[in-house]
Amino acid sequence: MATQLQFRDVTLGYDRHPAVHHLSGEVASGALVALVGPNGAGKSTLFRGIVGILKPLSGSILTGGLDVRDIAYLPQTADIDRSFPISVFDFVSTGLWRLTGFFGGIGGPARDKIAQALASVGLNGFENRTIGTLSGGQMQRLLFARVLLQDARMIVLDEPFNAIDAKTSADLLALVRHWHGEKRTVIAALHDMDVVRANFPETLLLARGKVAWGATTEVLTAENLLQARRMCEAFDDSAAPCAVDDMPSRAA
Ligand SMILES: Nc1ncnc2c1ncn2[C@@H]1O[C@H](COP(=O)(O)OP(=O)(O)OP(=O)(O)O)[C@@H](O)[C@H]1O
Repeated sequence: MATQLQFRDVTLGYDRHPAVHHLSGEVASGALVALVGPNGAGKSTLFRGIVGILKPLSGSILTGGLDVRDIAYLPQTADIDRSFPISVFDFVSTGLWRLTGFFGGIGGPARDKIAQALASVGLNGFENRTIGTLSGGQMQRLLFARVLLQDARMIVLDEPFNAIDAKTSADLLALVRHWHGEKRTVIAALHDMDVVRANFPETLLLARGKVAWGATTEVLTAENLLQARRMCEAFDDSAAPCAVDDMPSRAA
């Protein structure tokens, strides 16, 4: 199986302080991978590195020839400003900007795609609501609709099932399985180990550095989870990077 994503001794951080430390490894094209770790383990930071929002302090992230625009990113809902006065229709239509451009018009076919995506997540009839009026679960469905429209080869989901009810989780998990069936590469940060064990064949357990990465059953042992917690607790947030490459990079 071809490699879709490769971490080459990558260190990511903020203000020159590492948050993810010397990670190496690769994700095969079409893999369905859970990213697991305690609060503050560096999961969101790693995703920001994958989608190019954060440049590595050292090492590199290779995306198998994919342009950043070919990666769909579902951020944590907490990272989205819900007070911004944008309608559900306009918000979800940003998933099509690769086709339409930022200022391109939304024609009939695009409108049909948007309607289909909203229907797929059970949000038909919500088009004119502003995003600030949606419940947490509805907002999460909207984020999935935008990912659907992006039609991306690689999909990165940051805590996609947080604080939503069982029905919404089940509906959105079905979408994730569907994407996996379409051979897209999917990586999701998750806290619910039962969801991970039941749905994700592969897991990366992160605690600032890699604790374990491989088959989910082998990674999610009590011993590894305890080690992850200890590693996170012991990590010094004010540490300086211990190795800096001449040219930090994010190569395609
Ligand atoms: N924008 C930022 N500026 C400075 N430090 C940050 C920033 N974002 C995250 N951090 C720090 O980087 C470390 C890793 O945070 P990150 O959000 O990646 O963890 P996480 O695994 O996603 O956690 P959670 O499960 O709580 O969402 C933490 O110590 C956090 O405080």
